[in-house]
Order: sequence, then C-alpha cells, then structure tokens
Amino acid sequence: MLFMVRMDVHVPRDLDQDTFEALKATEKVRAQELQRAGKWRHLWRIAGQYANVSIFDVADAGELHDIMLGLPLFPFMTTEVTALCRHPSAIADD
Ligand SMILES: O=C(O)CC1=CCC(=O)O1
Repeated sequence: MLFMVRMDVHVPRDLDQDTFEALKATEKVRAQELQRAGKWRHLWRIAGQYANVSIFDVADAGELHDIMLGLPLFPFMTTEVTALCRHPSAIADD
C-alpha cells in the first residue's frame, strides 16, 4: 500500500542543540535504511519549511504506523497521512 505522509518538524526552543543534532543524525540513518529497503520511496523537502512530503510503500497502515512512531524525530513532528491508490490515467507501472 502506498501512503503520502507530510511531516512537519517542530523544534522546542529549549532543546539542547547537541541533542537535536544527534537526533537528526539518527533520523537520517533510519530514513536512508528505510529508503534502501524500498519502504520509504520518496522524500521531498517542502521548500521554505522544516517539513517534508514522503511516499511510503508498506504492507498496511499498521506497518506505516510502526515505522512512523519509531522515527527518532517523531516526538517533534506533526504528521498527516493520506492513503493512495492507482489513478486510472497513470502510465507508470508503480
Ligand atoms: O527533515 C525532515 O523533514 C525530517 C526527516 C525525515 C527523514 C529525515 O532524515 O529527516
């Protein structure tokens, strides 16, 4: 199943900078691991915002839920999830 996920990152003003840099580094490792596994198919920055739009290819909503809650930056995100299905006019196979 394909899901579009918007993630907005909100950094608490009182969060220690070193702690935040470490969290970002851990997030990057996990995001790249999921991309290599084919689960996180697209990751796009929304220009001008500390936010991204991503496409996930997972078995079901439960797998997406587990992935999202396991992200190191999840506690600092607001998220919006949209389920996708194939458009009848699409020419791409996937
Ligand atoms: O920077 C972001 O949009 C949050 C994020 C998701 C994956 C990653 O590496 O950073």
